[in-house]
Amino acid sequence: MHIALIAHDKKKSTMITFVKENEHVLQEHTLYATGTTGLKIMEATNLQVHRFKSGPLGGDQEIGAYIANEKMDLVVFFRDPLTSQPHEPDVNALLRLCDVYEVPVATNKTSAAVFLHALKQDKGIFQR
Ligand SMILES: O=C(CO)COP(=O)(O)O
Repeated sequence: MHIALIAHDKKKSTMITFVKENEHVLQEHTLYATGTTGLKIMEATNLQVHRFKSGPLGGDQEIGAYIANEKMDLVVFFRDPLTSQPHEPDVNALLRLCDVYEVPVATNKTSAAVFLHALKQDKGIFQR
């Protein structure tokens, strides 16, 4: 499965905690991330992550292109709901494409935990 991991700055520590808690599940999949999120994940774990550009520099759009080309099976995107982002249109476009292509997207740690629990039961559950 191809899984995208993205976190806004104030949610990066939440992402690291989440990834560490679920490293054993995530290591069985192909991981992608926006630039800084991916770097921080690789520094904190033994996971290999394909890094796109940083979100504000086009990383969200790169992940959106993977979704549009049906190359992404699951998106974990810990958005910061309390801070406005200069690249808000890119964030909205990515989430919109998840709905267009019916890609499961978790925007907080609790929903992401539910998805990974399902993945643990069935490795291919979200594959199309
Ligand atoms: O801004 C982001 C997503 O919209 C995340 O980008 P970074 O992982 O590069 O910080």
